[in-house]
Amino acid sequence: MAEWRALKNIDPHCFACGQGNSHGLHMRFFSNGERVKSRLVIPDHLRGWHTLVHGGVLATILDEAMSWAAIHLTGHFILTQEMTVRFKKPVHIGEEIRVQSFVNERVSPKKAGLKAEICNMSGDVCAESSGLFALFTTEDFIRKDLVPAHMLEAMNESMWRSA
Ligand SMILES: CCCCCCCC(=O)SCCNC(=O)CCNC(=O)[C@H](O)C(C)(C)COP(=O)(O)OP(=O)(O)OC[C@H]1O[C@@H](n2cnc3c(N)ncnc32)[C@H](O)[C@@H]1OP(=O)(O)O
Repeated sequence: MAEWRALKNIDPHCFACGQGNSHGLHMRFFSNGERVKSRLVIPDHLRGWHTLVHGGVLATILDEAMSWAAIHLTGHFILTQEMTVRFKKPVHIGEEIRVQSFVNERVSPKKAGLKAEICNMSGDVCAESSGLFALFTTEDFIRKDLVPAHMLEAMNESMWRSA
């Protein structure tokens, strides 16, 4: 298995991975060509019930992790089409968590099924997700006019393209 290497963040404003978004999660991702991973501590302002992390924030983390895996492990740009989340154990504000994701199924040339899970430092799975992702060629994604072409080109250069 290849070594884990850091993946390049492109959009500084993204709520999940933007390093310049002062309200965001500042997620950084690593891949070994088969999986994508990240670790983070949820900031205090994203709490839900007392000291618990809001479930919608955990869903965002899972969506982001599956998205990065879908992009870097299939070599396509993506849109999340659907996802399900199972919240299994509470996650607390200030607790370090780890998330990992992978391509579970190549449903068709334009669709992939992804999975992700969030674990606490004891190794317990706290939340897990499955998602269906629409896969786009660079040309098709540029045509959709959702993301500036220069950002897509910068990301294109750093993709793994291993699945
Ligand atoms: C690094 C940063 C990572 C950040 C990741 C964050 C992930 C996200 O949150 S994405 C945001 C949330 N998701 C969305 O907004 C998706 C909204 N949904 C959609 O756009 C559609 O339902 C979609 C594309 C997912 C699935 O569409 P689907 O039902 O398969 O196709 P359909 O509705 O028939 O097609 C819609 C259009 O997209 C085109 N299209 C659909 N899939 C593809 C594809 N894989 N390749 C090319 N074109 C496609 C169709 O040709 C059609 O185009 P047109 O309107 O010109 O006819």
